Amino acid sequence: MSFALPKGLIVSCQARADNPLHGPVFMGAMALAARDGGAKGLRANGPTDIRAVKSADLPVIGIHKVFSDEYPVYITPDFDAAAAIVEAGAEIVALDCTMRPRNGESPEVLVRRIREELKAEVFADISTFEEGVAAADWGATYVATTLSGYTEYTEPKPEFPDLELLEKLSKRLSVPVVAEGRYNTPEWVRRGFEAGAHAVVVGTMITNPREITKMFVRGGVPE
Ligand SMILES: CC(=O)N[C@H](C=O)[C@@H](O)[C@H](O)[C@H](O)COP(=O)(O)O
Repeated sequence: MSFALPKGLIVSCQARADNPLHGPVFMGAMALAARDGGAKGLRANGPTDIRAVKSADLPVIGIHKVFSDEYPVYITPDFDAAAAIVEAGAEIVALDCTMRPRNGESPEVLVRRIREELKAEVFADISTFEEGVAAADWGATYVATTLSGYTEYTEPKPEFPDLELLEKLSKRLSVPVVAEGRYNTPEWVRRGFEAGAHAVVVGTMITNPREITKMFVRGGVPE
């Protein structure tokens, strides 16, 4: 079976509104830099940034973050959010496939509708083994560990990636499993592939200079 997302390193090019690098000009440039550095795919948020990163001519995992006061789910929470990013050029739609409450259709229905109606691949962002198994059963094209450490029922703010979850899912599932979340060094990326990852997504440590600077200040500058 062929997949839109190649094996290899995927670079997430995201900058929220409070980040000095927010906006399509900067995210488009990040995408070109990532491509020139050897990335095999990109992850980007929202139609405007997705259009901009498409200039790198790599497969794009699109997300559409929509925050609400009432519900914890914010990564592509509904069908309209998914449709907008496919329209912008994303071949792959990532969405929150956790069991958490949301306003509207269940992730099971969304996975089916995105595949059938939008003809796009589905990238399931999950936080536990059970959620990964369920997402694969619903027909997700890929299952990714993105939300481990970010749901109320997983370890809060862990320092390192969840390799154990990655390995368990890779052994159990027949769909490709993607490593994402805190793969902050080349060594962790290598360990991710050894644990069975089809691809590893790196965001902060490649495309967020503010966080990288903080890390150097915290870890290297005397008080
Ligand atoms: C939990 C959540 O909302 N994760 C987001 C998903 O798109 C991004 O903020 C992360 O940067 C991305 O997953 C890559 O991870 P890292 O930046 O750790 O390499």
